[in-house]
Amino acid sequence: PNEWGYGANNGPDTWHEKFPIANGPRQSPIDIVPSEAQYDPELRPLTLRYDPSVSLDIINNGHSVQVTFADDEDKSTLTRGPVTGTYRLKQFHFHWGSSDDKGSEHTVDGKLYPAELHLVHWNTTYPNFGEAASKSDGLAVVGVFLEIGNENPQLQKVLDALEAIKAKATQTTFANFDPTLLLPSTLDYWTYDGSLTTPPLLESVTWIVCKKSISVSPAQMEKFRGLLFSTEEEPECNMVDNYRPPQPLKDRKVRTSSA
Ligand SMILES: COc1ccc(CNS(=O)(=O)c2ccc(S(N)(=O)=O)s2)cc1
Ligand SMILES: [Zn+2]
Repeated sequence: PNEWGYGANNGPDTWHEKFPIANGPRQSPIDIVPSEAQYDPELRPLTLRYDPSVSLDIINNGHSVQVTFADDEDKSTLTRGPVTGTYRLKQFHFHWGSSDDKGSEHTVDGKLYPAELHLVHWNTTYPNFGEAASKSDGLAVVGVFLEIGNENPQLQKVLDALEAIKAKATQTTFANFDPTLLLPSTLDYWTYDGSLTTPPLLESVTWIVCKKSISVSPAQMEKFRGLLFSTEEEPECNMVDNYRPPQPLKDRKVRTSSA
């Protein structure tokens, strides 16, 4: 069947055919305009507490590279920030471009970054991730921009695993990884109500986009681009430009945690 993707025939402009919510009121990503973001003094600092012992494996799912976490206990959590209650880390993954001038999903005053990291959490008010994913306050995703600069040693641990998962539907174990070391030095953020940026595009995400970026070297970017959208049986198709462009803001406000 015509599985969604990022190509000419199955890319973001076609997703509305099977997922009409693609044209919904709270779609993601968006272009963030810092001068129009509203400082909200009631926004609390973002509290991320991650436990490396719950990292499980690293997967090429045909759309991105994803590191998954055991989420049957409150061991890796997101609290405070714009959310109430406790959200559990389920997975993190990346979006990137075929060249360093594009690749991020959110943009800032129209600027694209070469890549964007998403840490996906679900609200433990609900029994599990799948249930949470269909609730308006079910998910919280932390977005971190990657900017070309020095080699990032913590990121290198993820990149060193990519050789084993070059093709779609391959995975390998990935234990004792601490995503805290992938975070920027300060967690000032923009936040708004949005959606998953891939099908099923569910409008259940509180987006928390960090103002500070983390570094990635050009050679490290090339490692991401060595991954494949294709399976071991198919002709090779490099996994690049796996990002959805910004969507209409419609009736939404972006708030900021710092003036
Ligand atoms: C209920 O069935 C479901 C529910 C949810 C999914 C999507 N999977 S997912 O939540 O890991 C994400 C997809 C896109 C993400 S992004 N780029 O916005 O951070 S996160 C699949 C089936
Ligand atoms: Zn994502």
